[in-house]
Amino acid sequence: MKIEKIFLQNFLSHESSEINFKGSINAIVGQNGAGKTSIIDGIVFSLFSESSRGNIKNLVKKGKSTGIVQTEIRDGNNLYLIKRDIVNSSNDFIAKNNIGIARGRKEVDRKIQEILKLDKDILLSTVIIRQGEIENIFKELPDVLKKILKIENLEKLTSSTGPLYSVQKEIESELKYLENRKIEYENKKIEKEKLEKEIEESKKKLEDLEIKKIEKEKEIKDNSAKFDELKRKRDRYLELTGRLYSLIERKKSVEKDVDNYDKIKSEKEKLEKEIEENSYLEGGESLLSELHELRKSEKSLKDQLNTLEKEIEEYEQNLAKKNSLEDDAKRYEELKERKEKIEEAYNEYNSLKSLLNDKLKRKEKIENEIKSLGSIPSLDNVNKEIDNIEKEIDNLQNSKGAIKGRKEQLIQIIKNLENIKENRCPVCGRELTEEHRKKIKIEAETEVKDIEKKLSDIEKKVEELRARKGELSNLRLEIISKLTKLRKLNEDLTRISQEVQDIQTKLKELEKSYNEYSEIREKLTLLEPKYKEYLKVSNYDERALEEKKNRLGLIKAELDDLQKRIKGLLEKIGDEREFEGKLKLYKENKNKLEKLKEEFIKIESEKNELEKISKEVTELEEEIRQLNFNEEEFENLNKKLEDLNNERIAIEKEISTIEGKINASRDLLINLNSELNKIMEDLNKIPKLQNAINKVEKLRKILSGSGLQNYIISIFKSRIENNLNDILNMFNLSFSRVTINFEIGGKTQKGKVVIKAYNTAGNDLDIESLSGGERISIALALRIAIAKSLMDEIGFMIMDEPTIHLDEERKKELLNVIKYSMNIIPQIIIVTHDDEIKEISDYIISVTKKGDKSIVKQGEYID
Ligand SMILES: Nc1ncnc2c1ncn2[C@@H]1O[C@H](COP(=O)(O)OP(=O)(O)OP(=O)(O)O)[C@@H](O)[C@H]1O
Repeated sequence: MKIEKIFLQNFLSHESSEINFKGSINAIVGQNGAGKTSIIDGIVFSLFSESSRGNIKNLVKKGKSTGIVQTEIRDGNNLYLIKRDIVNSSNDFIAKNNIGIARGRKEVDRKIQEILKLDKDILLSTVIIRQGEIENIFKELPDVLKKILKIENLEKLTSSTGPLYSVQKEIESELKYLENRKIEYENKKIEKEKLEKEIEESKKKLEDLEIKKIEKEKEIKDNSAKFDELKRKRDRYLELTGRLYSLIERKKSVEKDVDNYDKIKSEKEKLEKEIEENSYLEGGESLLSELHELRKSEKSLKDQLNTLEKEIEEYEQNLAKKNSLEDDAKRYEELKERKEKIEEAYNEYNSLKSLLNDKLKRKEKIENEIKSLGSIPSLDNVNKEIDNIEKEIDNLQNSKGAIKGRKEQLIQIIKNLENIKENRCPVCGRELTEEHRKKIKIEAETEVKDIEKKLSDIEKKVEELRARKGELSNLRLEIISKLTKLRKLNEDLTRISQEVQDIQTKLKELEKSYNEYSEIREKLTLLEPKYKEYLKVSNYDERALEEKKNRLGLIKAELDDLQKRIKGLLEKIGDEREFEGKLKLYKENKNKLEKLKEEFIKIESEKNELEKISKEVTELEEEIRQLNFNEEEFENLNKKLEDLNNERIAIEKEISTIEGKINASRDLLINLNSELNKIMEDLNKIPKLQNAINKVEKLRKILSGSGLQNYIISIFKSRIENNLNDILNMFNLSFSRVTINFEIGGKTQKGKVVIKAYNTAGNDLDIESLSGGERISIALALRIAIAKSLMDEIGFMIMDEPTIHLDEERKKELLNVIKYSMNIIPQIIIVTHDDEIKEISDYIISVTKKGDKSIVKQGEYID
């Protein structure tokens, strides 16, 4: 088995590194912290999902969420690809020759152990050697061996809480249970025999009952034929007697009717006579109804007459009222017409009057405003004064300029006087004495002062004039504004005065109409109630009254005619009430006669029927007599049959009860038999269980002693020893043989391993007394020997810095051992700093670090 390739993604310091192990000895080299051991960690993680850096999540490259390790392992023709996801264990996966064989961490772990054929702990103690741990095998050997031989499990197996003890206890309790089953078996057997006896007895009873049942059925059959005959007779008897009864009843009723024949006949004749006598009443009903109709019409005409008479009376009164009011109404309408005619003038007069008031008020207001303006100063005077002031200011400014010029002249003279070198007066041209100079200066300075005074006075004066001019300018503005307002007010006044005059003229023109209108209005107010009265009766006229009177005459004539007709009818009827009574009786008699006639016809036909009925009765009585039916005989036979049937049913019931009982007993019997069989099966186990308990006891005894363990160890020991010596021979050491002795130790005691080496002289040496190199050689050989004893062929060995902390001597010896190991182990992977190891390696894998990222280069060195 060989590790061919590993791919690390976001694993520790590796971001994305692919490493191929192409050589027999593959050296992984590089500076400290470059990421060499990380590659070994990757192999261990991918094989056993185990972290050598604490928590599994520590394996993820810092700053990444998860990492992946993918390893390829070859075993002969089979190439296994193992993929591990550090964080998402469910993504773990293994494929054999590209075909997936397991998924998920647990499944993949199980599959790998199957492929490697060795337990993880054993591999980690033998062929995977962590930094400086080669010799640890001497210490770990007892534990490793215990694990290999599963002796730990043997101890657990035989303890009083172990599985063998509980198996023994289980068998014992099973045997106890089977003892009880034996008793149960005997009881059930007795129960079964009792049940079988019961079934036999029931069967016998059943047979007797079947015979009884057949006998009863025969008796029932015989009596049933007789009964059927009697039943037929009885049915005929009942039919005949029934018919006879109804005939006799009919006969009785007919006879009763026939007895009444004469009485009905005379009654009929009497009624016919009576009806004949009152035949004049025929048609009396229509006379009565005509009379009622005429009376209704008479009442209606009388009502109409009354209403019309009242109407005419009222009409005549209203017509008289109308005539008396007619003149006033006419006068009212004329006045109203006149009023409407002059209404426009009246309204105009009113609105002009109120307009005049408004205008007069406005006029008064304007006059007051003019008054309030008072007397206005003359604008010309103000303007003149302003002009004068402006001229005066100009004059003052001019004289100010002239004086200022003189002042500058004088100042210049004073300056010149001070600077003059020659003795000549700059003013008068004469010789300039000092006195003269002083005099001129004083005069000039005095004049300058006067000038300054004058200038100040002028300025004062100008100031005063300007102030006055300002006041006047304001006054002028005020006068202009007042004058403008006055002009406007005067214009308005003139206009309004004209308008007032116009309105007054117009009012005069309209005044007559206004007064007339007012007079008419008063008159109309007085006439209005009469006019309203008139309007109420204005519709009444003579022609309509005449028409009403004519209608009254017609109604009276009609009423007269009607009353004559009523009188005629009453003459025919006589007393109305009496007539009505007679008419009612006449109608009742007619109805009675109708019924009597029907009765009479019916009795006549019954007279014939009576003869027929009598004959039939005689015949029926004869037939009944001949039938010779006896009800008592029938009842007795019926009762007998009923009893027989009940007896038969009782027998059948008894039969089915016994049958049910037999069936239930049979089911019980089947159950009992199967239970007995089951118990018997259980009881058959007893000898086997007794045998088993003996064996378990024996096994516990054997396993709890040291005999078996020692036996297993002795076999395994010689295998390891032989392998060890074979390997050591290849290492070319100067020992003839190395022996291993194991003391397994107890459950709590750690075991002991004694390794001795024999030199060529035959002397034995303890491991402690050997040289460092010899010890390393034996340790390495021992690791390989153990692994080889468990696997046919060791595929690989991984070593992390095996030479670290070793002195030169030991290092050299170890190098030799590694070189020789190649003959046994096809693939060695070594992490090293050692140049000498690099030399013996045939494939170099260099690891460097750039920033926080490991970079792998293969087949050559990287500086
Ligand atoms: N989770 C992680 N992410 C990134 N880098 C890590 C992580 N864990 C450890 N490292 C860094 O990875 C680097 C490689 O460590 P590794 O043990 O592989 O180095 P090495 O080459 O074997 O060094 P030495 O020769 O000193 O044993 C170290 O610098 C370590 O600090």
